Amino acid sequence: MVLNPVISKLAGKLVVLASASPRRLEILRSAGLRFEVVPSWFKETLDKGLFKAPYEYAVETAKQKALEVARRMPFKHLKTPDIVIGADTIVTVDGMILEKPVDKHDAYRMLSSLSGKEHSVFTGVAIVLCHEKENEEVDYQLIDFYEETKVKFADLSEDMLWEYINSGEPMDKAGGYGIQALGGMLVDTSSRSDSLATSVPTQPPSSSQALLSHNSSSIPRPSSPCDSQRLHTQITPTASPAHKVKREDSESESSQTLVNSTSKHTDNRKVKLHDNATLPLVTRRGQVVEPTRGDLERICELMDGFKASKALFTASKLCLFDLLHSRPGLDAAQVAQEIKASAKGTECLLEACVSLGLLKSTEKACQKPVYENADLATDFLRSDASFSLHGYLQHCNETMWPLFSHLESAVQEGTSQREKAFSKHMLQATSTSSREGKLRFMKAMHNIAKITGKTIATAFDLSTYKSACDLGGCTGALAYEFTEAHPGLSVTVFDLPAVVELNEFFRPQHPDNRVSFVAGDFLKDELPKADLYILARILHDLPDEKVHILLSKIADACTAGCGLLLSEIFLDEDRRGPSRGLLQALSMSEGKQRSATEYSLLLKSHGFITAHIRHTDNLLDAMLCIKA
Ligand SMILES: C[S@@+](CC[C@H](N)C(=O)[O-])C[C@H]1O[C@@H](n2cnc3c(N)ncnc32)[C@H](O)[C@@H]1O
Repeated sequence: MVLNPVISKLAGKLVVLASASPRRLEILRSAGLRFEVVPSWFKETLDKGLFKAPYEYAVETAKQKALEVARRMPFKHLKTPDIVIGADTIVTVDGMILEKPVDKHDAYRMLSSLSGKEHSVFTGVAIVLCHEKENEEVDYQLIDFYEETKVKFADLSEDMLWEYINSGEPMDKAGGYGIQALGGMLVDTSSRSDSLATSVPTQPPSSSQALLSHNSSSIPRPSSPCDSQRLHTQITPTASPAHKVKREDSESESSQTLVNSTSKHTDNRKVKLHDNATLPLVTRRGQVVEPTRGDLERICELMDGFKASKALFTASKLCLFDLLHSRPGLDAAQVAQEIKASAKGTECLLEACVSLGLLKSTEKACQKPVYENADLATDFLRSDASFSLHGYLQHCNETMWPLFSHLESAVQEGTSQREKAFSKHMLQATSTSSREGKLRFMKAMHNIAKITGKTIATAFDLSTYKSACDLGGCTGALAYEFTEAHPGLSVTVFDLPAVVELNEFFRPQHPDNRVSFVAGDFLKDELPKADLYILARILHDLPDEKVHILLSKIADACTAGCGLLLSEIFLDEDRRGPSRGLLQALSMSEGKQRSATEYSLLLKSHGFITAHIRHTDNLLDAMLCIKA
């Protein structure tokens, strides 16, 4: 893939996407780019009348979004990013620019104006390269371009229009539709191949390629005449009131800056393959070609992925990140002594963690390197971090790792490999029927719920609901997020007796008395009354038969207008991603991963109509359904 060599050059750079759009995240992520997401606060309110052509408006909005984040980050996050990427998509028809609809009627106005017509989708992309100078001033260099895609809608009936609008999908999409999900059914033809279909109207894939290729002199320019016409690029300096601006002389110079900038800390992640290394030739579709270095890196990354995971689990189990948090600056021998491990093994583990970006090492003249946590470890790997993954990593190490080492039999037999993976004693310890196993599982669930909880709790307007019941709510982590986000809401956590019994271990420092716990079995017992039911990470674990039992019990407990909030990883409709969901399915015993549409249909069969779907970039997605 043309992006891969660029990706490797960006390793170790702080790349920021100034957008929370799940599609943009997915596109960049699937291209292998590592980046942080800092949604822009720039309001899309530029005067459209000032622009001669619609694409100029999209490009200018993308620019302003990226610049706003580039300027804000050093103050808010105390870090200057290396690259900020902004993008804006608009749809134009009959000389009108359509952005995101403000309400359902606006969505109707937009979609009916597109019915039966060909229209253009423009994506403006802006890349801001930030160069920090000695005097802490920052130079910004701007690269921008746009891409146009022609889409033709079928003639849309009123029923179809309203069914689509009521799915909630149009509300956060330019032009009121997203071709990659349900909106695909509105499209008659589009002027590009099916890879286009995954990106309109959020960001065409070639844009994302071009977007990155502009940062590397080693990447060929688009070769087809059609590509080069569609891609319009400008490199311009931009003025900032807070920072002085200098224009770089050439694009290649700036890409050098990307690769060569020096860091105080060792970072082996930078360039892994030598630029002039000779690669083996391969035969691809009858032609002999040289694979890109990125292809090889991707394969290496996949081959070695398990080693990286196990190094992370081991470091976490040995409490390395806790140690280096309380005592940063220890050398390998000191760490070895503290964690009661061999000097040689500890040194290897520390170096591996540096290469993975989990630790930083600093070497002073003629002295042994000393180690400290990288931000990633400080934020997520300390056992006492607010968003700690320590418990989840333990669960991965003790339960998932043995299960995955029996993957071959799991695939051959299509059954859970628990008995093979664990000895009798281990089975007892890892099983949720033992107290130890239960606590470990609860810690793992608690970790993820803490990270994703706020995103789920605030995904929809829930102001009309007064009482909620979180079915299988485990430690209550999600319930507390809901009461914090919704002052008028009380939440009952309903879980198996043995889990409820242990909830005291997870009680927050200042527990909210609007959260209560009730013990029971949601497949057998009567459910507590509520006007909103929450099912977070429950249905994927159940086969369809059990899903129907549970949904019919919820439907019986509901009156018309009651809500059901579902939170799961929603598979893409074509089941090609996200990998997290598909990989998780490999070790699931009786459940299965489903797409948003599959969940919608299951819920619909019990009278729940999907009102909104949110694809989030925070581990789980969410769907709000209303009982008809
Ligand atoms: C995968 S965890 C999800 C926990 C929580 N909803 C979250 O997202 O963090 C599944 C939860 O469902 C609970 N559970 C499983 N079967 C249950 C049943 N039949 N009745 C009640 N709770 C059940 C488990 O004890 C566990 O807490």
